[in-house]
Amino acid sequence: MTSQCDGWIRNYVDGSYVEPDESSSFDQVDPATGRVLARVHEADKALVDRAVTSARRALGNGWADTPVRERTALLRRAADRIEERFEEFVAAEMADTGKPITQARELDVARALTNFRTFADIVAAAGQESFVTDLAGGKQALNYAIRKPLGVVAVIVPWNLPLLLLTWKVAPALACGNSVVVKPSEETPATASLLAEVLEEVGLPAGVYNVVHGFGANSAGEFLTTHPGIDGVTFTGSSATGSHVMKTVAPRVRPVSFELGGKNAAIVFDDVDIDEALTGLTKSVFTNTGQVCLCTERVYVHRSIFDDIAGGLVERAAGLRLGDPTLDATTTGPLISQAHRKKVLDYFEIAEQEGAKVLTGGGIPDLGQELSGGSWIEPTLWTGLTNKDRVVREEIFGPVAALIPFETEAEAIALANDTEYGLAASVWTNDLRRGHRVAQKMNVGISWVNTWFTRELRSPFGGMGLSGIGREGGESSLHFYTEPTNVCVQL
Ligand SMILES: NC(=O)c1ccc[n+]([C@@H]2O[C@H](COP(=O)([O-])OP(=O)(O)OC[C@H]3O[C@@H](n4cnc5c(N)ncnc54)[C@H](O)[C@@H]3O)[C@@H](O)[C@H]2O)c1
Ligand SMILES: O=C/C=C/C=C(\O)C(=O)O
Repeated sequence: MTSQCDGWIRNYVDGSYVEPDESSSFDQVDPATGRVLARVHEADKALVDRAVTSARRALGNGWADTPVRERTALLRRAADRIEERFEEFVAAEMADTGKPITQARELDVARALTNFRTFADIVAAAGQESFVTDLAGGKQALNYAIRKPLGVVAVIVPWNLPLLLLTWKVAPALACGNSVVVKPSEETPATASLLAEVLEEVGLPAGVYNVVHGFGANSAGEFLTTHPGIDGVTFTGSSATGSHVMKTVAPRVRPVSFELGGKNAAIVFDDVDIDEALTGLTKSVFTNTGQVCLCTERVYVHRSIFDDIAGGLVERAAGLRLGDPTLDATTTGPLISQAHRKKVLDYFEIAEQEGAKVLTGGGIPDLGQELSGGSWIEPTLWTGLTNKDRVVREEIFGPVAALIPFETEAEAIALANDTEYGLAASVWTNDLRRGHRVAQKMNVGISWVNTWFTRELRSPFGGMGLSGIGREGGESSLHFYTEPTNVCVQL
């Protein structure tokens, strides 16, 4: 049995794919064409319970005590096997998201390999904290912390970078000796189930990795977060959902790691290399059709170069190639769904009501009959807006940004920080003293200077304010996916 056969995408529980139930299922839809590709078996409460129970049993059957070198070797084998099956993962990711083949290859699947290999290295090299404590009377005590797995971890991930974000969490969770129950987004079920094949092939014991498909409220997502058998939740998604999940686990005081929404700013100073800034800004606004939590939706530009940047971004937007995702020349895919496109189009209307001037885009492109059923949208740029406007305050999560001028550095910093979110920012300037100074003043989890989405996986990653709780990446992941016990010995 495989993750996807006879038209079904299956749940994976206790080391086996579950026979689907026609009465509890939903469609996998290709966002590029609107066509139904497969049926997805929706896990009910009983199946989620089976998944959590098998995850707990797997811990007790030895996985939690597996030597670090064996766990990290398994992660490396998983990366090697994903590499061998690379194009299968690319195809699965594209079927789920409609994203261009170049992005699926170079970002999504490539990062899955890097995630597994990086956390194998980090966990293999991790030491333990220890101290010799001086006591009265010349005595001493030895304090050392041993780190045990957190336990059964609920992993809930969104639809924008499905495999990247799934492996960003599963790799450290498994490396630290946990077992996981994964609930992928209902929009993007394929790669989480396909990953189960690989993990089984490389010898992961049954029950350590489980996948339950479904939705949030009154479905697999909520059945999982409310299950008394989970020891922690790592969640990536919208801030509203994160807030709800936090309430759900609060009665049992379970630890949460939240990577949530953003309304990220770029600040472009008057001394930039215009072409370099345009290349970086185009990437930060339109990558993955703007469906990256780190994407820029607010571009603050020094007034003296405002027209150059605005005009240059309009030209770059016109250069984006929307269309058949299987073509190497395609740069930009559809939004994830018709429902999400309606949400973005509703913001386009709100922007016009708020006085936006549309520099480019603002509608639905005509890409021909073959793609007419897809959830396509035009890359869009606005001016004429201020920080008071809804479309400058609320996350839209599409290929759109508001361009707003500023005069002084202090004004730019105040504008960029005027948000309830706090995920990412980018600062564009050739004055590196100013770059460091301004980047440090951004109230965000990650602040880039003259670049965007450059990632060091050993650094702490996450957001503040509405953008999240906690950090993952490097040692931050070890701290979330383990529970330390400090042992104090009188010497
Ligand atoms: N900070 C980050 O690293 C990051 C990364 C990607 C996406 N995001 C954010 O995610 C959002 C887009 O993704 P989305 O639409 O899938 O988000 P979402 O919050 O609607 O869903 C995220 C996941 O949570 C599940 N879910 C929904 N309601 C739930 C509930 N009540 N209980 C348990 N699970 C529930 C969904 O099924 C999905 O798997 C955007 O806001 C984006 O900014 C953040
Ligand atoms: O859409 C949000 C992207 C998140 C990216 C990461 O978590 C990462 O690069 O590790």
